[in-house]
Amino acid sequence: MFSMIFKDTKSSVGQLISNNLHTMVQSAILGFPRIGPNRELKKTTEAYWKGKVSVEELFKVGKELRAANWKLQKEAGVDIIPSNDFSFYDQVLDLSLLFNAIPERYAKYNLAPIDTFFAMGRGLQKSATETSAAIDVTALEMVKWFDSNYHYVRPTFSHSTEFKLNGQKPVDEFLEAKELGIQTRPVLLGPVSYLFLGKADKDSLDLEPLSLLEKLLPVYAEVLSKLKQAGATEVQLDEPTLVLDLPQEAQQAIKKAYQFFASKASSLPEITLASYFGTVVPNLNALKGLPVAALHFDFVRAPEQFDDVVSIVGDKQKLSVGIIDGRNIWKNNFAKSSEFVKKAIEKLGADRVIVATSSSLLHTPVDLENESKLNPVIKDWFAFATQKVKEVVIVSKNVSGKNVSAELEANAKSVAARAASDITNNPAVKKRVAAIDAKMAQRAAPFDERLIEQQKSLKLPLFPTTTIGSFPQTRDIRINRNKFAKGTISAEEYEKFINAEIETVIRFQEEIGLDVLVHGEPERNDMVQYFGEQLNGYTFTVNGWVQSYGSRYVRPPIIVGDLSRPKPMSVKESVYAQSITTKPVKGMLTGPVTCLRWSFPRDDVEQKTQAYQLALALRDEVNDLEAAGITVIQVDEPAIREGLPLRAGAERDDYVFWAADSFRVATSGVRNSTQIHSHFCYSDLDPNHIKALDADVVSIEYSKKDDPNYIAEFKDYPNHIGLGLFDIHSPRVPSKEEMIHKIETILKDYPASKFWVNPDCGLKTRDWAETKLSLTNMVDAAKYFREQYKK
Ligand code: MET
Ligand SMILES: [Zn+2]
Repeated sequence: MFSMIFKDTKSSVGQLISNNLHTMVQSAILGFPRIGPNRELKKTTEAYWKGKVSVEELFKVGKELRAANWKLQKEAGVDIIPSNDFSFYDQVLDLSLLFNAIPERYAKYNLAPIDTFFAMGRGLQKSATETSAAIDVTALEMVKWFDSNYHYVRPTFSHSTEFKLNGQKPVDEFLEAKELGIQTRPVLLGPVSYLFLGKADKDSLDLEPLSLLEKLLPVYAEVLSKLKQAGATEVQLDEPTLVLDLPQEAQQAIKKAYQFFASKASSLPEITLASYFGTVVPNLNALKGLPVAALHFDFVRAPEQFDDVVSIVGDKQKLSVGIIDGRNIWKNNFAKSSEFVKKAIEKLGADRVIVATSSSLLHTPVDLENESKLNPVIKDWFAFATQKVKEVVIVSKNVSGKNVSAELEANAKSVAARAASDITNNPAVKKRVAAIDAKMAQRAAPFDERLIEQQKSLKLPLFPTTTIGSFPQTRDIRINRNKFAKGTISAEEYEKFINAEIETVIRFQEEIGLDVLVHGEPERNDMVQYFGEQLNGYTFTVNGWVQSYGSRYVRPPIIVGDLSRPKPMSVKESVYAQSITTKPVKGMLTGPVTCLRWSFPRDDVEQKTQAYQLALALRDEVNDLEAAGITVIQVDEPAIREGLPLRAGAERDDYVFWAADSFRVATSGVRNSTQIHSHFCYSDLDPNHIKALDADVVSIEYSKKDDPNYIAEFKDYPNHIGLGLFDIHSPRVPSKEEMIHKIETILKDYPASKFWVNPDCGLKTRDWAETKLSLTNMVDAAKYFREQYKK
């Protein structure tokens, strides 16, 4: 019936409808989480790795997940639905497989493509069988995806890399959707970002990845033209590197790549070039005049780039307005977003504006409806990926003049309720943060003076040995923690159990001769959640999983309001541990920046304010530990590097300051004789940033680095350091000799008097057998050096 009206263009009703249709602002999703509402992807891939399900079953589940995601978006009324946003491990690794960037060490086994893919992502170890030789290959490097907690598998190129199409995943998935009657916009990481985020392989260190652009472009064009043949009218090419400080060559490469595609325009789908996670303004020249159909920008992270980017949108280009946050869980403010989009419409016209998510929704949990335990008041403030899909549609309808008044009204109510809620606001906390002064962020005496007092009271030997905090989290520990959470064992029974665990850990450490002991953290489910659960201002999901890498998902706690500590959080366990030994036991806390980074933060208060609120809560905890007789206190900050803003400039400088300052607020309330430790893993650190924390001792992940330049960088570090001597992610037991060798190399560049002996990180993922052997060897290595230095 409707089609009849449309065809009758002469009728005035038909004209009106078709005009309206014409001016309808489109809605677009840049990517949807692929893990499934109940972690279906994880369950199947892990079962496949264990040989428990067939490859057919694995593919079937993949197909079902894709179909469900497409249908969900279609039913919500989304105009531009992504495909090829699915991956069994990582979308960047997908491209390496697709373009045949497969290092020989994987290719040589001639595995099925999916197994080569997994081998590159996670390594593969298989003993020989009658029909096949043994396989032993480590994974490609895994790196943080910009400033998110997602990790991608780093493309790794060598002189022998030969790009060619290996399969046609984007085409297959496009056709799969088409068969369901759903037209999609395939998404691929763009060629410049793909190369720029990659690196040269060990055997080709002189290779500059971007120099491969010319070889890579025809292969990209080939897959794009296949997409067009399959019926795709548009594709989304992501170039998030546009938000970094891009060197000239990379800016040139952007121009070159998209001009190349333009030269083949008739055989390719229209291109939307997408940037996200920041402003592109410093790279605006690379974008100006670029022959693509549409440009997408992230206006959630960088609304201030609006005027600049609109000024370079070409006469026929569309602007995709990323306004629904792909990185956080807060309900959108429809009135505000609509206003923002309307500014774009005024400049460009409704037919050239698209309402979109700021980035892929990969970084948000799948569906809020799965959260049965959330306080309904708070739940009303959130939107997960499924809800965000609807938000995009509502905002696009609203700016197109469709009637969505009911939705707008409900939204305005919810936004106002959150702003006024006393769950959100705690005047006492605000007052205390406002009263922080420089003195609170400074220890009473400089390090040299503190050291003398600490040596007097702690009496540690040269090369003091310690661990990073956690000991193996056995099945028994998890079972008992769950029982306690469910109420099937009493608080007394649980405490008895935890104390027994602590005692085991203490006795073991005494036995092998460690110097500064830990209690082992058996009571902690997670180093952030454990503290979050004891603070006011946090809330938690039961199913809010987000992919971190491969089949590893995290469930970040959510900061909903001003943060405060109603009572001590860790004192009981530390005091018990200290009461059963004469050696010092370290108190163990998670630092303000790590608590913030590994949570979903508030979007209504600056991140630094949240960090200072956490710092004050931790300061009270640190002081309580000291008052209870704990003389060494470690405040972990493993996430401090990932929070570093992507670009040099004022925002980064500000972060560097408040990240360190909030740590010092947390740790400076103690006596000179109390020794403050901190710990960092996962990343390359700038020694100056670490120095600013003024911790007495820091431990840093190091074992896999083995880079003399890195040690040299820390040479002038004034306080004490332990560089991690063994990899805690691997079940491998390092020998005493191996660690002696490592220490010897370090001591060439580093003063022995400042050196601590410890592993890379906590031991919670290891088992006891490995832990015993590794730590015994480590302590023996320290003893060896003590003997050497006596002479
Ligand atoms: C990711 S850093 C972990 C530090 C923590 N204290 C542990 O040992 O597990
Ligand atoms: Zn660590």
